[in-house]
Amino acid sequence: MSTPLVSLTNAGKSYQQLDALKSVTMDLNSGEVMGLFGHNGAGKTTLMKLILGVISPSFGKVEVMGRAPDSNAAWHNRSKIGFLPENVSFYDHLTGLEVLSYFAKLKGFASSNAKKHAVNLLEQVGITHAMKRPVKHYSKGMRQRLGLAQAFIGEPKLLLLDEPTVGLDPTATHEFYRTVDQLKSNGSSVILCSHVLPGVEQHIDRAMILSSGELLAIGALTELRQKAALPVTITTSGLNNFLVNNKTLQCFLAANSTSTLLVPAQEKLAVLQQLVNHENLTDIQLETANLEQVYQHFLTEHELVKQKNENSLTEQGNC
Ligand SMILES: Nc1ncnc2c1ncn2[C@@H]1O[C@H](COP(=O)(O)OP(=O)(O)OP(=O)(O)O)[C@@H](O)[C@H]1O
Repeated sequence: MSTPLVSLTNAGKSYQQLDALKSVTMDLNSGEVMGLFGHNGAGKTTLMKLILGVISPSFGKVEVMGRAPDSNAAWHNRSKIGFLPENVSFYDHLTGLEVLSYFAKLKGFASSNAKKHAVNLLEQVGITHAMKRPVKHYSKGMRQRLGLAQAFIGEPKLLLLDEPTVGLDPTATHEFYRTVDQLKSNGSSVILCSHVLPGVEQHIDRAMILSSGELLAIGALTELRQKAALPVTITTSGLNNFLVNNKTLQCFLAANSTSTLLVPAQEKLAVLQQLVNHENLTDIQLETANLEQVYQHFLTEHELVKQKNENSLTEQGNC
């Protein structure tokens, strides 16, 4: 098996009393896209900064392309990494083209190639028309597009994107995901962190869910769905009161519904067979849990366990 591009082994980061990231073990392979999800303050940016080598782990090990990212030895790897920070900011008096050409030069492009590459990237993110305007006159979405273009410089082997779709309109968001798919098919690896879950799932290979610095779950969406054991939603039309009156099916009925069933995944086929054989069925729809539901499941489960532990500590204290 090939060595992962990124690997964290029991890696964590503490700021005085605060454990921003608690003993995370994960890896990322070449050509893999990982979605990184968690509420505000969950530790997503901290994880990205550890991978970038901007901060060092308080404990555990971080390796990127075979090297500790905060070491001098990792210097040459940095030109192979693209990063979009959560809040992009640029030299406001420079034009978009100047900004991008400058960053391309910093990444090792010769002056002549830097400008050409910058022009192509500006076209890719749809701001060719504004490339000669100072960045201070850019709208929020245009700045974000410029930030993405900056992250894409040199077709990086590893791309870290913190909230890439913030401020983007639907067309730009669509274009962004197309670029991610393209980079992936060219062998780049991507970690993308987003609070906007709809639309992400078809572009990621695996997801990791963080809460209060803890890694709650990591895996392909199908694996996470299985682990979460969330029911499949089956919506029927034309059956009138059949579901209400059927002894087996009535216990799967969704609250206040006579036509929608919430069925455990392992019973899905048996239920479907029963439904499609019914002569009055005019339509049927099947929905598996989406990323948002899976995410909510792991967060709620974590909160419940935390609360239970806190309660049992209080009870012990009372004794
Ligand atoms: N330099 C720092 N000094 C002290 N605490 C910090 C520092 N950087 C981050 N933290 C804390 O670490 C925790 C994790 O922060 P982080 O920025 O990684 O969260 P995040 O998941 O990216 O959140 P958001 O979605 O809001 O961007 C937070 O409680 C934050 O206040």
